[in-house]
Amino acid sequence: MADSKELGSANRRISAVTNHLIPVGLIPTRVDSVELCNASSMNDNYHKVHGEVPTNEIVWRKADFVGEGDNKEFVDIIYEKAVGEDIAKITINRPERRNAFRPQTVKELMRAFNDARDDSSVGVIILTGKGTKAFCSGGDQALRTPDGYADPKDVGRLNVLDLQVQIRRLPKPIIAMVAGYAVGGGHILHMVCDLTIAADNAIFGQTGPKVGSFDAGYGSSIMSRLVGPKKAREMWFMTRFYTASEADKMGLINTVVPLEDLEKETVKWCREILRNSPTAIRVLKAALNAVDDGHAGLQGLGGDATLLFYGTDEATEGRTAYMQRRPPDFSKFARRP
Ligand SMILES: CC(C)(COP(=O)(O)OP(=O)(O)OC[C@H]1O[C@@H](n2cnc3c(N)ncnc32)[C@H](O)[C@@H]1OP(=O)(O)O)[C@@H](O)C(=O)NCCC(=O)NCCSC(=O)c1cc(O)c2ccccc2c1O
Repeated sequence: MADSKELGSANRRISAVTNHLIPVGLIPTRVDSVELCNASSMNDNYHKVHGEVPTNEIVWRKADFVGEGDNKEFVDIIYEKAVGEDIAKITINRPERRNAFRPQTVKELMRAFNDARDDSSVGVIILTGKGTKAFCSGGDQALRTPDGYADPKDVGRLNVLDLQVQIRRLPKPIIAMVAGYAVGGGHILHMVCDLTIAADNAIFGQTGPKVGSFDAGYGSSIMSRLVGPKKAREMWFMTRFYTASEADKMGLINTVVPLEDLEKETVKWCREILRNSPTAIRVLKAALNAVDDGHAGLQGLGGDATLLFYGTDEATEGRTAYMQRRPPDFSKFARRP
């Protein structure tokens, strides 16, 4: 007869397989068990070797830039890096506007994300909003013009679309840490992030059709992937708002935690990811985006293959031979089956 340990591991396998086989959107709730998915409750050899994920308090400091740029000019965002840990945090800092983004906000976000990408000491990035009332309420409607969003005396553009692409292509996990409203273009920002951790006060939804706007790009296609085509139509056509728990059931987010635990839990997820191979994570992010992102997605994944190849003796032989003006000798390299 199977003992409880065997039954536990069988349950885990069934949960894992079932979650893989049932397409998201076809089931009302995900087949999972919080207890089984919680790494810290597992007692197998892997978890004995790796131990618990540390839960000590994180210490943030204003981020130093690794490349060009300077953090002190930021007005609309706060850019921080953790002391002694490979985590960066980017906070939209317009709480009086429910963290609505104006073009300046988007430009600052893009500079911070670029720095976090180039900084090899950063392995995971958190995107969040200042305060507990909103993650982000989308584009600042006061600055919307017929040409897109424009800061005073600037040209209009839909520059948040470039930010969405940057988040998708950045080869490190980006976690949306959501308290309060994530609506309109702010809802799309959390969807393009790799993971979303929500506080129990979080509210999700699209407002576009109410205010004369829509995102027919990632805002539609990624949503449909996440919640299924029917629910995506509901979200866009009805412009309803959803609680964190409803969003969790829809597969729109990864987990819900009490507001007071939001950062602690998000940091725990970061630390858990950081224990794993950065190259594996990098290639997996590119692979998980590849089909949806078409040629651009394949380019990202293909670039990762080239990057890995450059580190081999075989690639080095090609480059060295060229530099030494001699034919390359590839004879010693395996033609793997
Ligand atoms: C988010 C809310 C539901 C919060 O409601 P609440 O009652 O808590 O707060 P207030 O409504 O009183 O807001 C406080 C204060 O903030 C101002 N504010 C909030 N959101 C915005 C905003 N998006 N733009 C400008 N200002 C905002 C609000 O006016 C108040 O100011 P006071 O001076 O009166 O204090 C609620 O605020 C809300 O519904 N907000 C609007 C959400 C919205 O419709 N967002 C825009 C959607 S369209 C969009 O984001 C978008 C952007 C793009 O760049 C695109 C690019 C390409 C394609 C599509 C795009 C797109 O659709």
